[in-house]
Amino acid sequence: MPKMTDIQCYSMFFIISFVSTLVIRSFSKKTNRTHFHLPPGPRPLPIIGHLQLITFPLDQFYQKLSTKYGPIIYLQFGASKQIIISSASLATEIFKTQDLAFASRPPFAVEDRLTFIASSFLYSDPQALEASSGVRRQGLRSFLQKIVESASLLKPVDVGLELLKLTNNIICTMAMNTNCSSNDDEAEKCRKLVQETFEQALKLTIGDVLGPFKWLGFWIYGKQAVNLERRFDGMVENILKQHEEKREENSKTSQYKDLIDVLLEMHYDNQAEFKLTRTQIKSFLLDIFVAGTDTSANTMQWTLAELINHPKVFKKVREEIDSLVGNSRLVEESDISSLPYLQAVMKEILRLHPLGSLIPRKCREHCKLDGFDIPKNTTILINTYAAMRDPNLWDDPNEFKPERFLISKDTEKTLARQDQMEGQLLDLLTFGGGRRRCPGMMLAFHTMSPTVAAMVQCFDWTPIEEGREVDVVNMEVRKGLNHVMEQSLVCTPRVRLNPLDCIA
Ligand code: HEM
Repeated sequence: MPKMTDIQCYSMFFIISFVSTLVIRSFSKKTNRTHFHLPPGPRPLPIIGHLQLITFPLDQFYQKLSTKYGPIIYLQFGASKQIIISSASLATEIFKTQDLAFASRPPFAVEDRLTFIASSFLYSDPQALEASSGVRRQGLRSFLQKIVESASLLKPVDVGLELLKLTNNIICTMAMNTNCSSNDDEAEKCRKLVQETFEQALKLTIGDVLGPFKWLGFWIYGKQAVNLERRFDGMVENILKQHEEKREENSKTSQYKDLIDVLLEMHYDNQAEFKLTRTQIKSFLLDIFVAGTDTSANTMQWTLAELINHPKVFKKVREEIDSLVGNSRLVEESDISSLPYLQAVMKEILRLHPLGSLIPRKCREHCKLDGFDIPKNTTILINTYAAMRDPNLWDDPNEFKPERFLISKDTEKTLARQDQMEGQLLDLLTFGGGRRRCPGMMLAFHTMSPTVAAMVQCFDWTPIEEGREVDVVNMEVRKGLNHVMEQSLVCTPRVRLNPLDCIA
């Protein structure tokens, strides 16, 4: 049978959605709207709801709707119903005041058929972060080496790709202590497998528009997803076995423990309050790879792009590093807390370019939000892209102005923001909030800040477009679900301070 294209599949979904909703409607007497005081939204068409309105990037589509209908809107795509939140105050209400009620995630369309893809749990381990600084230093060294090589040949380098390899190597080594950092192919194989598995699982979510017929989504895409999951299972199972063989040996020495060692300890500990199953270990690893690699790499890519387009900011970051570090050594993780302007740049990037800008949650029980009813099990999408460009909260919300994060006690407004910034960085919704807030936030900062600092300290960058040197980076956003650059950032680097000469 010839393979169906995505367009054919979407069309088929659409037709099935149309027919199935007709059937469901004919059996049901009343819709939710008659029972509940739901948030406002555009007038839905019969059956398909708002499907015909969708444009990409999705976060910008929702942002436009929110300027017309307000910070909380109700949308319906076939049988799938969503509430979109676009203001920081409502997001904060979800993350803080009603954290427990909104702590679940919407399930994948066919979660019962995919074991690891469907489950996940919270993780946080600050000590492991400290213990793993050597892994990050080693990863950064390989990255800088690659840039120096390109610079010496005056060869353009795909910065986006190199950053992705860097974060992938760091996560691989921290999680599994495999030879990923010395063997790029192994890390790349792992990254591709995880990426394919996740993309396939995302396609399955389209089935949500079919309501009770969502299993049809599995019928079209599920086989490939199951195959990918099996391959991931095989790869991780091998790594688990290698770790189990070494467990005895390692327990007698004080060797560095990677994440799998720690998870296996929890798996084998009979006294443990919470006993981890093998499947939970695997799904956790999948979470870490999916959530931890592209996010940090893409954020760093946005950072370099904004810095190239704002030479004055670039110069200021460099001057700050030079005055603290001088030119005889490479900037280090431990310097970051003494570089306030660099920190302000990182926060401004996270405000303007939040990766995963639509945070999915589900409410466990019937709730009220801003006076509206939120029926139990409704999918909520928190649009951090819109919330962090809210003109009521930020001056010149679309401008790259790191100074806004430099805390001065001059004005009342700044002081109010200072209060908010302390603790959980509440202004920055980029990492979500409450009990499901990103557990990798600190790791992300520890990876991104020294890398960006080293890129500024050691190199000048000229962007390349269609093979030619240009002055400005094209900041177009890819028309998809995530806030990533349309094109990978390619630059010619020129060495200003050779990092290899000053790494101890
Ligand atoms: C710039 C980098 C990153 C950004 C912008 C980011 C953003 C996010 C966001 C928005 C969420 C959802 C939070 C919520 O629902 O409230 C999340 C969840 C998560 N992140 Fe990150 N993240 C980043 C880096 C990382 C890293 C480095 C790791 C780990 C290696 C990681 C692991 C996770 C995991 C496991 C979850 C799921 C938590 C759960 O469902 O309970 N993230 N991240």
